[in-house]
Amino acid sequence: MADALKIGIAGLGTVGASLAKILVERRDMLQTTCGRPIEIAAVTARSKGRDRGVDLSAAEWFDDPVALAREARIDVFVELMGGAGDPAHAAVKAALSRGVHVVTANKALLAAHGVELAGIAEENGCILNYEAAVAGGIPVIKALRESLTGNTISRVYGIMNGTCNYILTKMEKEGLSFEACLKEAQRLGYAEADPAFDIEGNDTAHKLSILTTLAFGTKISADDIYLEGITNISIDDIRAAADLGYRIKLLGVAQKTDTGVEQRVHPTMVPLDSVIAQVDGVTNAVAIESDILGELLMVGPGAGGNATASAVLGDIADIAKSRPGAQTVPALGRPAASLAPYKRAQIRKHHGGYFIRLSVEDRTGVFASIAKHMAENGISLESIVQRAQSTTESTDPKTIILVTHATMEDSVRKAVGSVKGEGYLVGEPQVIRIERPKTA
Ligand SMILES: NC(=O)c1ccc[n+]([C@@H]2O[C@H](COP(=O)([O-])OP(=O)(O)OC[C@H]3O[C@@H](n4cnc5c(N)ncnc54)[C@H](O)[C@@H]3O)[C@@H](O)[C@H]2O)c1
Ligand SMILES: N[C@@H](CCO)C(=O)O
Ligand code: NA
Repeated sequence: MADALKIGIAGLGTVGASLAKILVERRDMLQTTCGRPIEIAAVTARSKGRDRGVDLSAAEWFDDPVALAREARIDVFVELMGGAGDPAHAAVKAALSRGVHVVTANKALLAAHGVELAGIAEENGCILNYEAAVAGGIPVIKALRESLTGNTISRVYGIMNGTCNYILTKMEKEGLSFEACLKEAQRLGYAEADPAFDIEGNDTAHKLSILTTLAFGTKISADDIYLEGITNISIDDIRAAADLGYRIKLLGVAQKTDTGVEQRVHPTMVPLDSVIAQVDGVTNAVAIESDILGELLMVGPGAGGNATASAVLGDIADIAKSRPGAQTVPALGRPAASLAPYKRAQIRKHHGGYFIRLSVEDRTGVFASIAKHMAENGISLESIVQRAQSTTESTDPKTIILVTHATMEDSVRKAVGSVKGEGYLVGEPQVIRIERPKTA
């Protein structure tokens, strides 16, 4: 039997505590599948005394994660603290620099420093694994980094934030308020330490930036992502979408266009009869469109202690099974130095369908005026419907909903701007992009 693989875990919260429990409870099973025991040799967290439902007294305790990464006698440093800055950044760098493999679930860290860290891993011949960082338990990193080698990828998109999908599902199915749904997602351990990262779309953007790099071979560029979160989505939008045969999901989309690589995160209407529309709750889904394989759609748990720990464990097991000195898979799918600069596609040139919800004063000619502005900007409409608000008083505002055929974003912005200029809108217009799966 080979020597035990010694791991150091930094962070014993939702994910770290779940991982530690699984490693202890399934020690024998893991020893058989990995061909060697996996031993928790060192740990660190903010609070030493906290009960985590697992006995870690045999592991060396460190108060400082960077000291653990620098000094502990470990083969793998498992970073489960979170945050793009220190101590996560300094600790991961310290571990890789001395040839210690790293497993992390930290997408914020990779979005900010992934190229640098991948380079350090390559220089030191070590593995940097991060399956849990994108779409939780779904093996999307492995799929892009290894299984799809040789394919040319045209689009990657999906539901990549469990908290947002949980909120949107609960609002629609149980009629609960946004705030109540978010609290529940936090209680269940799905949300980030600062849930603004979830609901404002940053977490999806971090994940998307990693997938973009793996799919298109460009440097990670999370700051170049068009970003809209879900805080502006109302129950009225969700209901109107359903009436028209759509469901609203927060999607991350990366695709090649004539002007570069488009990366965008925003609430999106997907056809009700598509698979992605049926993906509920904390479940995530990632679709990858490629030329040899075709369309791959993966659906599975996107957040939560066990789902995430499962992906971390898979990464640790890969290291346990690897042969010392053997060639390692480059962290970002190809050598970090060979990644091309990222060229941002212009969102105004985005081509697709749009849902536009307008609240208007109940005046004669408004409907015709809106239709005229759409036509003047070359926008062809799939449907246009007018509804009364909840009360029937004739002076109350009316709601007009338009669904466009595929058109240029620039035209939609111009048309909506002209409509705003007419002075009959009540409140801000709601514009939501439509995304159509190729087949699924
Ligand atoms: N919770 C999920 O569903 C989930 C899913 C995928 C990825 N992740 C990622 O996994 C990581 C951990 O998430 P979590 O939900 O377990 O977080 P958490 O807040 O529950 O736990 C964080 C742990 O790190 C420790 N920690 C934080 N800062 C520290 C510091 N400066 N020094 C020492 N210890 C420190 C905390 O004490 C705690 O034990 C994050 O990067 C997160 O984005 C979480
Ligand atoms: N907060 C994240 C955790 C998983 O990355 C989510 O809700 O998806
Ligand atoms: Na994953």
